Amino acid sequence: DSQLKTLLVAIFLIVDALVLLILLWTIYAFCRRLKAKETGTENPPPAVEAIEKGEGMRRDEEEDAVVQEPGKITFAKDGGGFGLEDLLKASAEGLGKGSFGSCYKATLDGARMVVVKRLRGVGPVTEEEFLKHMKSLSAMEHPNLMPLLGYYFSTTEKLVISNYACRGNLFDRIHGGRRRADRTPFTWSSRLQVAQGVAQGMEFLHLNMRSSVPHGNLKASNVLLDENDNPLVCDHGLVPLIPASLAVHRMVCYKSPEYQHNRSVSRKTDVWSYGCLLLELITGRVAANTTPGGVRGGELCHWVNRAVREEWTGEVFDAEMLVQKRATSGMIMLLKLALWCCEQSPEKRPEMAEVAREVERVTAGEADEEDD
Ligand SMILES: Nc1ncnc2c1ncn2[C@@H]1O[C@H](COP(=O)(O)OP(=O)(O)OP(=O)(O)O)[C@@H](O)[C@H]1O
Repeated sequence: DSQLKTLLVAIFLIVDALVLLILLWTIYAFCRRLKAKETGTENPPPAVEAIEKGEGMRRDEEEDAVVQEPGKITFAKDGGGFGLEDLLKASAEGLGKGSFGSCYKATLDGARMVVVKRLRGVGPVTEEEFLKHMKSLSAMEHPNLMPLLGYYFSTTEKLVISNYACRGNLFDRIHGGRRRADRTPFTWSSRLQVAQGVAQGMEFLHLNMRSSVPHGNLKASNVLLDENDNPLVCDHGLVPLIPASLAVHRMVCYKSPEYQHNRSVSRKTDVWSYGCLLLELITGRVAANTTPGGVRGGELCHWVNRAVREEWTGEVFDAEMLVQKRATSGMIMLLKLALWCCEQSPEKRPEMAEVAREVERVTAGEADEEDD
């Protein structure tokens, strides 16, 4: 009898403990979901599911069926003026190999230059899903976004075509040819112009895309410069096309503090990437989180925070821009904004629209200082 009693008590205690554990786990999971909803931090959905949900689409977009004429490039605007056979005949020059494919510069008829990106390792998306996604991306038009000229889908080839940006990318502009005598100095005013353009392009993406991470891979090599040094953000909206297993190793958003901490990314992760880009632009140092393959970089955010704490802020600015003038209040404001964007906790970071307003304030302040 007493043995049976002990056994029953033990079973009762174990069952109680289990019920308690399940209850606690449910409360914990519920709180996490609630917090994620509040802060907008949700795990990135897998590729196909994301496209089905209309991730990356314009908020006002109708979901029309999209079809590609067999063997033809689909152009964002009527015509395009060339076809696949013209691209095959054109003289081509390799521009580089990125995380998701290689880029070629093709010169059509010896004059017009376009860039063809051959996407590799795209997720298990169907032709319709790919075309639908590309159609929505090509509808995004802003002076600081690289416009999508056209795209092409076949079982073996997925192409994305854009205009050629003749001044290359921002990474090369900041770091390239540093020790060469013929390097054109990258002045403070040009850097501020870039900071402002990128902020405006990103604000537009955040306002117009439904995606939980509208860019996902913002870094200096994904900002191109046109003939007027006007920045053009490129490679936006690719998150839903890249399988998560590949994206987590290569895309900037998955290197953020929140992804390292609790495997979540959100719109605020783009803000963090923008902060890292600003730090790179202001300090002239390579950022560890956003370097192209084979280049080593430092933990800029940590380093700059230390400089501010220990009051040697003046030393963090790129000496190249200090040649023209001493550190201005605008430089300090931009540095503070960068650190705000890089806050560890996403909730403490500003929204992209707020960031764009802050950069505008810096620009306005600089103009006033020059007038004085
Ligand atoms: N439209 C363009 N005009 C001029 N250069 C371009 C254009 N598109 C891409 N490039 C350049 O081609 C090279 C390869 O680009 P790609 O996007 O494949 O790789 P990445 O930007 O280095 O890395 P990731 O794939 O992670 O974005 C880069 O140097 C990039 O700046």
